[in-house]
Amino acid sequence: MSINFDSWRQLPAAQQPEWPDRDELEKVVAELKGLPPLVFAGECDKLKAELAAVARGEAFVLQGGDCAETFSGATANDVRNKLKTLLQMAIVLTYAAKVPVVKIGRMAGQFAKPRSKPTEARDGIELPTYRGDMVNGFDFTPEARVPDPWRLLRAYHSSAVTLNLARAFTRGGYADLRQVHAWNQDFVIESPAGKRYEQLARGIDQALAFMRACGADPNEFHTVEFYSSHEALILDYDHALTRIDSRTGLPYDVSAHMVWIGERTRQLDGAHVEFFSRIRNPIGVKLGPTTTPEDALALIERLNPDNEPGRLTFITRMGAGKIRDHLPNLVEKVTASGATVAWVCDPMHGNTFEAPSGHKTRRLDDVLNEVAGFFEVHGALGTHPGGIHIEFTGDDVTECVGGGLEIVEDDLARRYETACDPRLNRSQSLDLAFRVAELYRSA
Ligand SMILES: O=C[C@H](O)[C@H](O)COP(=O)(O)O
Ligand SMILES: C=C(OP(=O)(O)O)C(=O)O
Repeated sequence: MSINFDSWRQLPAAQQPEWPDRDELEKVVAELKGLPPLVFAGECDKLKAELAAVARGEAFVLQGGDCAETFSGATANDVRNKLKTLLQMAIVLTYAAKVPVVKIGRMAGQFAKPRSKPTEARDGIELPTYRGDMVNGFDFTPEARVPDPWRLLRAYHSSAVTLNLARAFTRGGYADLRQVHAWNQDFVIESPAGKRYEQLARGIDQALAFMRACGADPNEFHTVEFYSSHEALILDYDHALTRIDSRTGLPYDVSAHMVWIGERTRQLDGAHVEFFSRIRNPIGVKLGPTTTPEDALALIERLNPDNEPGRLTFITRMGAGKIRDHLPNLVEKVTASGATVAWVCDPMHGNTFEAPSGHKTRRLDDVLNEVAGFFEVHGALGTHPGGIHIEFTGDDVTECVGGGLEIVEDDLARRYETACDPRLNRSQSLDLAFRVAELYRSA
């Protein structure tokens, strides 16, 4: 394998910022290249081995977090609340579906967004769209919307802060199984899903007491493995954070354990696919409803020609109304080719619509319906429904409608805080986890 990972520069790269000053960009890139890795290549390999287990049907992926992380969100409270959601969902799946869960945050790097349109108009004023804190500012002013390369550096430091907190929370006792009740405090405890969770947590208490009585070491359950991931959209950033692994001599993008290619940047002759073909991390590719089996097979050929287990995850995002029609052919043809991939369902991105108030939103019912379709398709084909990829937050936001707390379109304005797409709140995330556990049990 060649260690050249600059080849993407010769190819068209979609969704890149128009940096106003290339010299400033070069300065930032030089600084990023000198900074320490955020993750180690060995950790990426460990995740790859876990994703290989997912592809074999022995584990389930839970990947989630903000649609767009913000620099101001890199606080202990925000990170703890998101981890709490991830841990609660994971425990529901582990306990109720009896499946090992690979926990991957859309966290510590998810600072860049591909957009449908280059500009946004409000009250007759047209400005460049917000492309994530890594690129420009959210405020609707001409100054904020100018891409600023120094934001790449802030993205690195915010990722470091977030990852440091996540590692401390997951290794330092907060993720201990004996804390299952503590994760269920605040607004969520009164929701139907929170009450159902409390019941499940009591079952876990009893199981732990039983194991202690049998002489098992309770410290076995003191920590959890947590991995980071983001869409590697801004190639100047992910390339600057690619390093040669001293063990193997191969390039790894050390800005996250796993990186994925988005639906808008998966062109076979594009720069993203080329860059991803050079790095050795476990990688994902989003596949929308227009993906043909030929596209999927060509992506496999480019991104995992040696059929390395755990290397490639296909994250399908078809939409609730399309998944039952579009997914079967893809899964069938990929399976027939002998390729090893993990199949993960993103039930968010195909189900966005605009409410009369102008808020972008999603119905929890559509999300649940797409996940049910995902399980049905894999059930019918005898393949493994390997996981879910979702946008959520740990807070009591009102961005998606439905769920046990019965959020309706009129509620959206109350706490609509996302920087881009609508996220499930913790109670809706738990609703989803219970439904997925049921689907998994009966699969
Ligand atoms: O999160 C995904 C995309 O960035 C987002 O759906 C694009 O949204 P837009 O259609 O408002 O640009
Ligand atoms: C942009 C995203 O999704 P997609 O590429 O599937 O549209 C995303 O997951 O943030």
